[in-house]
This record gives sequence, structure tokens and C-alpha cells, in this order.
Amino acid sequence: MAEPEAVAQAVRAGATVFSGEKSTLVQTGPRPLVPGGSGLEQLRRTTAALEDAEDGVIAAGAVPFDLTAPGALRLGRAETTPGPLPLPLAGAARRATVARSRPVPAPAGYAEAVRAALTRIRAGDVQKVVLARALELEAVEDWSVPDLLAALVGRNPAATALAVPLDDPDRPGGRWLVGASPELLLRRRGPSVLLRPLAGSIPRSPEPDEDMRRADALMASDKDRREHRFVVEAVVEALSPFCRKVNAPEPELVATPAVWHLATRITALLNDTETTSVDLVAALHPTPAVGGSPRRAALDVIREVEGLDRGCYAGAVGWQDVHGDGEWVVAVRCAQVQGRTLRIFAGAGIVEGSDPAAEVVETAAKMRTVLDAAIAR
Ligand SMILES: C=C(O[C@H]1C=CC=C(C(=O)O)[C@@H]1O)C(=O)O
Repeated sequence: MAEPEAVAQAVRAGATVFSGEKSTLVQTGPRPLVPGGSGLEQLRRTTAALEDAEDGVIAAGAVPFDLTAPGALRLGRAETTPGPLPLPLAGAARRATVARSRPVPAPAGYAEAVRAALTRIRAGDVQKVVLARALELEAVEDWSVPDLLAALVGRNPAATALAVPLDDPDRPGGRWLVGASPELLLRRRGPSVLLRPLAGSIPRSPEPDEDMRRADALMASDKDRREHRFVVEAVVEALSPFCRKVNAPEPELVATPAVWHLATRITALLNDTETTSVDLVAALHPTPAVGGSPRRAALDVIREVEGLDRGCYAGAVGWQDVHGDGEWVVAVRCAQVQGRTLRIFAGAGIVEGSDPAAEVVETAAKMRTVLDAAIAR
């Protein structure tokens, strides 16, 4: 689907879109995978549902952070074109005017939650917890999903920009997930598996020397390297029943327009090509990049101290084809849109040594990815 007008129209009709540096995938004519099913039920049924599907049909959409919450995976026809989404999208030139904004919780409340998590870490209950907060923007008219998507693609060329309908696309006024994720959960192509978990971050500076100083400080930070290591260790462990030749080199720096991250490019080979991309999603999600370590204890702490309904934020977003190949990103730098409301989410990994005030600043920087796309003119 190379025509901007056709893409904008498809999004208005409820298409799921993933736009990356190398290709754009648009899923049209979507029908529910498991109507009303939880994220886990949908993941479990994906491969079987695709067995009966004609070639060219994929399962695509969003898996919630909490796998017992409703999933938003659908079957539909995939159209893939080379390069990022063509811009400008037709009718996507306007920006909504924001009438009100509300942080949930207020920054002081978030700092308080970080302190509560640190207390649990020092008590030995858990070693890492990712805590999120939200910013709600109320516009004077409905947000335009094609407009948000176009602005996200234009500003984040290295990310996977996404627009995923979370409700029945036939029903007007439904919820959408939009965002520009820099984090590859996994790509499965035949027996080859690639992952690029991120964890450990520092906000970018517009001043080049200061920006480089921050990048160096992140690379040298013991706290951030520990925060990162929890993710790599958990990912390698989750892959080990399915894969051989798991290679996890030392972390490197990656930059988004808003934030520096530590990233590890992990490669592996499947033992058995019957293992599909969704089998791996089910084994990996939620990694400690969005949950924590150990997983169960971290999820308990999140439930107790965070006080947010994450929905599909921090979930897994992507697709799988009839061959079991697929690509999934972690739903970070994302927002939920419904009518006039845009709810932008951002989280940060908390470990021993984390500073509550710095985590407020880091989550604000992460929110800029969607905020700048939504409000800049
Ligand atoms: C949870 C988020 O980011 C994750 C991904 C990269 C770096 C992270 C960090 O440094 O805390 C988070 O683990 C988010 O952006 O909402």
C-alpha cells in the first residue's frame, strides 16, 4: 500500500499499521482472532488460526501487558511495502488543540511510588521493578489517528511506528494504541531469532557536547548496567528451552530523538522450527524491561504501588504470518487514544541506587516521543 491516501483511508477503516525503517506493513479487513479472548488465549490460538488461513493472511495487533486482560490480535490480509510509511498522509496535516492535561499520578505521587518500590527492593522482595506513569491530554476535538501516526513516523525514523485498533474497528469511537517503539522484542525468520532489549536510559540534551557526556555517563553507569543485565539474563533464560547458539554480546548505546538507551543485540537459532513467533512472545513477555525481576514478585509490586491500568502499554505489538515468522516490538513510547483523550504512558526501571527525582525526569523525557508528535506544529 504505497499510496498515502490509501493508507490514511485504511487507518480510518480500522487497519493495523507498523511502519519501520525498512518496510511498512498494513493489515486490512481485520476480523477478531478470538472474540473477547484474553491476551494469553489469543497468543495460544494464533498459530492454529493461521493454519486454516489463506496465504497472505497474518495475525496482527496488540497483546496487553497483563496477559489475563483482553487482547487485540486480529486476522487480516497483510500488505507490505518497502521503506517507512509514505508521508504526508492524506488529511493528516492538522494538530488537535489541547484543552487540558493531567499527569496520572502527579510527579510527586510517582516519586512516592518509586520510594515504595525501593523499600521492597531493600527488603529483598524483588531486585528490579518497572514503574509507569501517564499524562492525559484532553483535546477540543477528537484526535486523528492518521495524524498522530504520520507525526510519529516523521520524527522517529529508526523506530517502529504503530497504530493498532484495540476495539472492534467497526464500532466508531473505539480505542487505539499509537506509538513509536525503539525496542524489538523479537523477530523470527525461519530458524533465526533476533531480539534487541533496551533498559538503562538517560534523557538526550540538545547541546552536542552535553549529549555525548550523557551517553558516556550512561555507558559507565553501574546502576544502569545492572538495570540492563536483569533484562538480558531473563531473555536468555526464557529463550534457552527453545534455542541454541544464543549470543548476547556486551550492551551498546542506541539513541532515540528523546533518550539514550543501553541495548543488547541478541541472536539465536531455534531448535525446532515448529516454534513460532507467538510461542516466543508467550515465553518472553513481560521481560524485565517492562515488568521486573523476579517476574512474579515484580508484577505484585507494580500492582500494589503503580495504580495504573496499563492496558496494551508495555505489552507486545506485532504480527505473525502463516509460516510462524513474525516481528514483535515492546509497546513503549506509546499512548492510548479514544475520542478526545490521549493517554501517554512512560515507565522506568527501578533498582537499588535509583533516584526518585531522576526517574520523574526520565519518564518525562520518554513521554516526549508521543507528546512532541501530538502537539508540535
Ligand atoms: C518502560 C519503558 O521503557 C523501557 C524500555 C527502555 C528503557 C527503559 C528504562 O531505562 O527504564 C525501560 O525498561 C517506557 O518507555 O515506558
